[in-house]
Amino acid sequence: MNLDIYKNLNRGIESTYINLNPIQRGGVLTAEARKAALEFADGYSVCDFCFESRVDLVQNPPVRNLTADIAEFLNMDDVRFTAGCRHAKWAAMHMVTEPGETLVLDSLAHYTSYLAAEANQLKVVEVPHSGYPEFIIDPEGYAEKFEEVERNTGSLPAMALLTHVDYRYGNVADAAAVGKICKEYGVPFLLNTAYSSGIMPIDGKKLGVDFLCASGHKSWAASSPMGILATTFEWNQQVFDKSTIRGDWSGRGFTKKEVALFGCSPVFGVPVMTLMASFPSVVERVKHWDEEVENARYLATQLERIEGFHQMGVKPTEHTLVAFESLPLFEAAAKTKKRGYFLYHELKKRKIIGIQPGMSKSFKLNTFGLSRKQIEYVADAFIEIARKYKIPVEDET
Ligand SMILES: Cc1ncc(COP(=O)(O)O)c(C=O)c1O
Repeated sequence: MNLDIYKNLNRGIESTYINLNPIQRGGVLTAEARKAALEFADGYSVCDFCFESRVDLVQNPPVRNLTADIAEFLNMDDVRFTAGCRHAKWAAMHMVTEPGETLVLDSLAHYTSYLAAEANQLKVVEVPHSGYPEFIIDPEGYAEKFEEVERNTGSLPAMALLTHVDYRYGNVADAAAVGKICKEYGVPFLLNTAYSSGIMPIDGKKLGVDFLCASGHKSWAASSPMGILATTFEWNQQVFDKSTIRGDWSGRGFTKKEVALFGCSPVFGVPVMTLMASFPSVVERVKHWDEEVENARYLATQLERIEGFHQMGVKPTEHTLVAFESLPLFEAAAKTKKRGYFLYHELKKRKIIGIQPGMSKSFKLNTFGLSRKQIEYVADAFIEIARKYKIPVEDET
């Protein structure tokens, strides 16, 4: 065992770098959260004044207020903290469906949606997307699949899941339309907001959502693992059902503990306290979503000046996560020593990180939270790299 490797842990990047990593932009901590992380770094530090056997009920620090405020912020009725968005999805499915039933989900869903279904022994039926280059999910596809499932199994699906913003192209799906269809058919609707709530405004009631799952470390400026499961009064008793088990010898019971949350929320300490400390900034930042999208569109327009660069997904982009195909970079890579890794190295030399090492044929990035000046710097860096490798660049119009 070499214990030295655990010493002097270092991420290998400097804080001065511009990080474009699609999964990291919305999870960058605020200054307040960094302070809270240190203050509450000890294991059970949130539990000094736990009088009601559950983290979500703790009043000092004000976790109880935070759950209520997040419910209001999302326009949902009840909220619990989970170990990531994936756990929130698993928990909703676990408490609402039965093994052998069917989940209808979009074909751009994250793997954790499929695995949550698998862990709950659900069959999955996918709503197709429109394919290259836009990859749009048509809400009507949900109605078609509901009817198909009913024809094939004799009953409607137990749940429908929509990925509000997919992780591949950053398309913003029409959640309100899917919510309406789910209501018409009476199918419970789970919305995965891993890439939307916390960075853009979300109104769960308007979207007709029954279960809203969110990722604190992806989009709420919180440390991982942090997830949120929000639901309505119609479902909260069932989803947050309490324990009824009793020890046959001891007679012990745990009647305040919630089954799908493993009793008390499985996250406390740093994840909850960073979420709390960032929450005022999160409430504020979603008001500026339009400016964020404008910045992403600006970058997409600049990068498309490079020959062979095309933004994929819906155009102009409606999100800050943007995917590009970039065949000329791939061809240039073949002539370099570093092969596909050359783009990563060229960007790193210019203090830009976050494009997956090895990618050159296509790549994705996220501009959320970057200033216009930083984005202009990124655009110039790509154009400089293109010119260096003799890839033509259109003049600015
Ligand atoms: C669309 C989507 N949903 C869910 C997740 C998983 O979120 P978490 O890490 O909070 O479980 C991801 C992670 O990349 C994602 O892209």
